[in-house]
Amino acid sequence: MRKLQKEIIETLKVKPEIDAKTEIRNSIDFLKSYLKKNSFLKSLVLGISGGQDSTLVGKLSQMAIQELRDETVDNDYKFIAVRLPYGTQADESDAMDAISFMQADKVLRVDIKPMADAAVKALEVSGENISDFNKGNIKARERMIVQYAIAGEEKGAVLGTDHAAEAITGFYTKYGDGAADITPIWRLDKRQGKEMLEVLNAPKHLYQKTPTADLEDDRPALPDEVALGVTYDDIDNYLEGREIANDSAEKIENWYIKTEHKRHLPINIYDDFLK
Ligand SMILES: NC(=O)c1ccc[n+]([C@@H]2O[C@H](COP(=O)([O-])OP(=O)(O)OC[C@H]3O[C@@H](n4cnc5c(N)ncnc54)[C@H](O)[C@@H]3O)[C@@H](O)[C@H]2O)c1
Ligand SMILES: Nc1ncnc2c1ncn2[C@@H]1O[C@H](COP(=O)(O)O)[C@@H](O)[C@H]1O
Ligand SMILES: O=P(O)(O)OP(=O)(O)O
Ligand SMILES: [Mg+2]
Repeated sequence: MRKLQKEIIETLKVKPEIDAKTEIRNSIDFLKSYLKKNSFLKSLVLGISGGQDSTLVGKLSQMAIQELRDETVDNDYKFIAVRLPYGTQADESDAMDAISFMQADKVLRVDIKPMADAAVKALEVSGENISDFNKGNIKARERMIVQYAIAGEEKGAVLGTDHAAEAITGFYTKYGDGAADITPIWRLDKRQGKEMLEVLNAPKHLYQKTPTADLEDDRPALPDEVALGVTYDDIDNYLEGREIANDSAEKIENWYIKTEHKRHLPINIYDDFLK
């Protein structure tokens, strides 16, 4: 195994194979014990895009909340699914399928288009022109603002869908979808998440779907694999300790090194990981 590959696997705590049922239980128990320990928290808040990761995290969260309600008889516990389209979303029906699969206790919808467009406009008025790519990151950060606003009103914690196959390449917007309070599927790769959804009897089209951040106006539904230049199969194989083609391994390692700053709290004078 490559030296950096071994280090990354240890850092991101990826297992070469999983028992899907055990990992489902681990994520649910983790959420329940965190909420029990932090008794002020009564809700879990998550943006539902219609993609694989938010379908999985949403289902696990709703199951954890249901078990907590049953065990504590505290009916204040709830899971809040948040639809956050930028105007009209092309795969809206997938998002609705995901919400009905998880049977979310509460569903809110906030259109982030007016706020994202207003931010871009105000910046332009100031003399700073915003690229379509950078506007994509503004959209992700507006989603973060909305979810934290809801959490603030609902004694909630914001869930993140970050997992090992995204963490390794830093494929998320810093303080956008990268900002969260609890990340229940951190440690898993993309195919392990799929295995869990299969065991949970999720609709196939939600976990067989091409992963996309869908952030750009000019390149709608751009597949992550196109943006990254490497496939999730290669990323998962690398994370599970397998040998992959040298050029793919190098691409993955370049992404990992370039995005190291995203996997840390804001850097201070005592940090030496980037020196
Ligand atoms: N269509 C799409 O799929 C799409 C569109 C937009 C963004 N994205 C993805 O979202 C992610 C976010 O993009 P991004 O990474 O360009 O933006 P980002 O905002 O997440 O990170 C860039 C910011 O991080 C900070 N930064 C950069 N290097 C640093 C360093 N060495 N030390 C400390 N801080 C540093 C700077 O503030 C910089 O503006 C990417 O993975 C991108 O591909 C995808
Ligand atoms: N359109 C969306 N509605 C609600 N929540 C969304 C939307 N797009 C993204 N999200 C949230 O962000 C994460 C990360 O998405 P990526 O596809 O990995 O970029 C997603 O899991 C949702 O929680
Ligand atoms: O985060 P999601 O739910 O949008 O899944 P994907 O990353 O597969 O698009
Ligand atoms: Mg997505």
